[in-house]
Amino acid sequence: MATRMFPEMPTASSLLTAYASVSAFVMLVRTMFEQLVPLRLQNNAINLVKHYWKSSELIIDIEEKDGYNPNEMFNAAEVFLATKINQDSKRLRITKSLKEKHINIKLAESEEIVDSFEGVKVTWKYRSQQQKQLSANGFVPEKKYLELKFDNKKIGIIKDSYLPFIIEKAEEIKIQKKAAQLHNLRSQESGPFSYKQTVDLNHPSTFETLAMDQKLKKEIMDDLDRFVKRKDYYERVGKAWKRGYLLYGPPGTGKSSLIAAMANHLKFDVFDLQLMNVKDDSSLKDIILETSNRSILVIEDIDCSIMPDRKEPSSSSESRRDDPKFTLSGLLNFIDGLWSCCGDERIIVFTTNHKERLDPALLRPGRMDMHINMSYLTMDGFKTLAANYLNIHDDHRRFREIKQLIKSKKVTPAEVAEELMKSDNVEVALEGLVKFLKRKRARDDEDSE
Ligand SMILES: Nc1ncnc2c1ncn2[C@@H]1O[C@H](COP(=O)(O)OP(=O)(O)OP(=O)(O)O)[C@@H](O)[C@H]1O
Ligand SMILES: [Mg+2]
Repeated sequence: MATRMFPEMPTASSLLTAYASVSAFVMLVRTMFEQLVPLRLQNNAINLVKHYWKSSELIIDIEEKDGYNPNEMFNAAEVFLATKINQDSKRLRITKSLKEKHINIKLAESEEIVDSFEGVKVTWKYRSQQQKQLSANGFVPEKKYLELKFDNKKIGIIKDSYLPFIIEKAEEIKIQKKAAQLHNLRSQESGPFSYKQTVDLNHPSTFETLAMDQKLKKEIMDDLDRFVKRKDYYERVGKAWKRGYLLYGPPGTGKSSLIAAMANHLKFDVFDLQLMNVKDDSSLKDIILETSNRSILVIEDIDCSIMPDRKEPSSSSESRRDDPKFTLSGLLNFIDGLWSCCGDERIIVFTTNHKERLDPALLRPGRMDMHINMSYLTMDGFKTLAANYLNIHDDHRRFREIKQLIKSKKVTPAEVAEELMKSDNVEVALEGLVKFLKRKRARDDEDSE
């Protein structure tokens, strides 16, 4: 009956026979394995099978130092992990060097951070360990390292994607934090070497605080953003990766402020080339070679510091120290030559108060990529200044009157900014500005009579 109801069910005796033959086979394989494969290989093979059978954790130690050298992977991971710190963290460390403006938040020892990348869960832990040997100066050095733990089967993703991703991210974060620097470039009087003086570019000017035509402002920002993204394009067309801007306009309209805003926006260093102080071609070359990638080379007031192309250099007997020594095309060719061999992401900016005095060579298409007119203040620009200095973000009852006064007279952003700074009280400051603008109008009318 039972066999009829479950026709496939094996009988007890057939099961026993099958078991006997399977175990005989296993015994046979095992004996063969033990006899034919040397002991060391046997262990390896067993470990290999275990390894594939059961996944286990792999721990990578990323040490702070590689011998005496800093380990870039450690630094990058620290920077990256600072962005992963969250409210679950219980203990953190804070550091700040003399030069840094920001504080750095880091993991405290043994604190864990869990991250996940392409579906792989990883755990980070900061650790340190007292070294056994004393260093030369008698200190017991500490070995610091980050511990990265993950499923050992995912080593490929970690090594080929996650760690490179962290290096890239850290680079981006470092650029964000970096203060743009200002370098003054000139020849040194007493010696053959060029001279570079460096300070942090502490100029607060940004595109947000810059009073100028909104449309033009956006055009400039878009142009800069496009420029920095086009590495591949410049490589493909075989051109040096550089861009040139000519800023022109009367004093106090924000040419230097625009340069600072560009530097702050891109986090580029500024190299201020004081051409008047450069003796000759060879010191110019030394100086230009001091400039770094991701930088803005600035030559201010070129109508005064550059010779027109057609004029021959004056003979040494009649030349004065302050005479311009370089022609524009000479200078541009020179810089092009140096940058095409060893320059990336370079911007060059010329400024002038008198565009009409410039050599036509500079104005020819292709010489400078963008000509930017920094003009007298418009109402649009005034509103930016009112927001910056007085925190006025909407309309104000005095704006109509001010609009008329600004329109009828040429007034620079610098003049208006100075008036607005005179009081924190909105009414007092605007009253002062109106008085100033009226005085200016009366004076100008007198002058023109
Ligand atoms: N467009 C502007 N937006 C905001 N502030 C401005 C602007 N223009 C001038 N200022 C204010 O006036 C000061 C002087 O301006 P800035 O040095 O940028 O003018 P400039 O055009 O470079 O003048 P110069 O031709 O004399 O070099 C700035 O520090 C800033 O406070
Ligand atoms: Mg200036």
